[in-house]
Amino acid sequence: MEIIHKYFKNLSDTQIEQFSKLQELYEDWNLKINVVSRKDIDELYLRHVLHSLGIAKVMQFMPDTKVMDVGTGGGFPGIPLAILFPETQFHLVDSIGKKIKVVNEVVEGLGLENLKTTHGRVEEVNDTYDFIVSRAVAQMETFVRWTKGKISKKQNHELKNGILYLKGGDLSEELKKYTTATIYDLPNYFDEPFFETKKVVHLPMKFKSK
Ligand SMILES: C[S@@+](CC[C@H](N)C(=O)[O-])C[C@H]1O[C@@H](n2cnc3c(N)ncnc32)[C@H](O)[C@@H]1O
Repeated sequence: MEIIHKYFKNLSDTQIEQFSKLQELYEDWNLKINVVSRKDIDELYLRHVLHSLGIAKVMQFMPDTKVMDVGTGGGFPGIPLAILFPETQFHLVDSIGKKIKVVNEVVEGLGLENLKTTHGRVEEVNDTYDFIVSRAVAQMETFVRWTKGKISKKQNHELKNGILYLKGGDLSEELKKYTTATIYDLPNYFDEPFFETKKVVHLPMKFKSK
């Protein structure tokens, strides 16, 4: 938990309590339904919570922003972001029911009210969002296809509405055709070696003008 304080100084008492509760909640639920590996449970705050919050280093979501987390698994990056941005509305989607069950239980344990979940494939979601966040779900080309038409046109942020994807390694091939993508290197924000090759990719959505 100290590692969260190290990079996010102005947390409210509620946020501190919610972040602190995550370890126990995930340990409990992971015993019943395994959604996070043992190694990752031991380093939950580094590998899952702080990594998810990497998105917050490049984007401060305004109140009433709508964000979808696609393929959230056990709730990453959606749950840490929903704690950090309590006035932003999060929708966490995953096609595996037991993962959504864990997310629902953790959300209930935290008392988070700005988050809803759907058990289903993202292709079937019929709504629009300011931003779509994700980690470790699909190659960018597939992801763009799945999320097509789901980004709203009304802009409220300095960064254009679009995708904010946590990725790692060499992305030159994967992002070759996305000339408007911006890559933010997480080592610019976090010192730990875990982040050495990790990045946030911002892909703004292009809209046809009338
Ligand atoms: C490797 S896990 C990553 C989970 C989480 N984002 C994380 O980083 O810890 C990928 C997740 O994406 C989900 N997934 C894959 N394709 C999907 C789709 N088309 N719609 C919704 N969820 C999907 C899988 O069920 C799985 O839980």
